Amino acid sequence: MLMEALHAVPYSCCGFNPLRGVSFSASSSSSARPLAAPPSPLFSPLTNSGRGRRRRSISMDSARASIGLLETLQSQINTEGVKVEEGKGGLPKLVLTESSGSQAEIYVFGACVTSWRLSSGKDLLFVRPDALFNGQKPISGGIPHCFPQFGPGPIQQHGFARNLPWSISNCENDRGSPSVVFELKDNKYTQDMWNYTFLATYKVSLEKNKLSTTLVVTNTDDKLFTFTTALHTYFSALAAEVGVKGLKGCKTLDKVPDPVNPIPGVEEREEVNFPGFVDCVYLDAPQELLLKNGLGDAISITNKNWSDAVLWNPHTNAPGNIHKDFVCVENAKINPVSLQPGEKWVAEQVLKVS
Ligand SMILES: O=P(O)(O)OC[C@H]1O[C@@H](O)[C@H](O)[C@@H](O)[C@@H]1O
Repeated sequence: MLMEALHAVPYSCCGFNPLRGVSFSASSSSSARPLAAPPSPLFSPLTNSGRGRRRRSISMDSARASIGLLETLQSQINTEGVKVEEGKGGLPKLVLTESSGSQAEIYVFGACVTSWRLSSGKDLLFVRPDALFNGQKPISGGIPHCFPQFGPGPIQQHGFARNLPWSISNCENDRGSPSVVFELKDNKYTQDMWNYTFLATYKVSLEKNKLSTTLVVTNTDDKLFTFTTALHTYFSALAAEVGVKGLKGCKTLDKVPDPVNPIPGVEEREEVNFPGFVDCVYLDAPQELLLKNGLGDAISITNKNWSDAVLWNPHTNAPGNIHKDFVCVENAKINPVSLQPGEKWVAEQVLKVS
């Protein structure tokens, strides 16, 4: 019954075709639906929540969702501290609330965390005011994925993972701390660009003063593939007052003069700041960075297996004065990861305030 209800959601009225990045109106004829993004079933095979409850993976073929679908998703998820809501542009988002009252919001489109609010109500992440929520362009803000290419490179800038709806494969609540697992698999759209089969899972967990993410990429193909990736985290900040500690001594690739031919160097500053346009890769960065956001917060950014970091602020290359209100501090994997068939790559990021 439930499955029928979900399948009844008309694909063509969702206005989204992740394959082509074009809108479809309700009147689009079915022959005009090269859609396809991979009509993956709305429910994929059962997965186990790890607490003895069996759940099904919930796939959002469409970027937008009707109220009915949101209600159905909510009843399927049925986990304390995980709420399904209609986000901007009608895109579905999950709102995680942990027991001390802090919250995180994650759009299914791009599995993009767009908000991490402490129990005080202060949001430590930033979404650009000019960000589009139309299910066609990546969401510019929060924590977008760059996968399978950081870029620049042969496929679209920062890859396709931020530009597709992910599925929801599990939700849990561990003693007041909610988490959700998203997954993304190859489809015709991704294969046309990057001809491999893969599975990416992305777990987002919220605890008091702490937001953790774990990305797992599995090679499900029968041939080796390589990829580069990053979590392009936008932090709310007073950019002129920001300091990032921990990068002294790292090899740098300064992309400001020319992103395709970055200039190699070594970071000599104890605390890196953002005096103007900044676009710099730090190779073999340490497992912990400290971001002082200029707004009174010291955010520890720790990681396992994200070997590199990127600092970015567009300065006056962005419209208006928005560059003053954020900085990007990104965990990244700039030198390609190689995976043989069946192999996995796992990387964790933890953002924490004291
Ligand atoms: O505008 P986008 O596609 O989100 O990318 C923004 C920037 O992201 C940074 O990570 C890159 O180093 C920059 O070169 C790039 O311009």
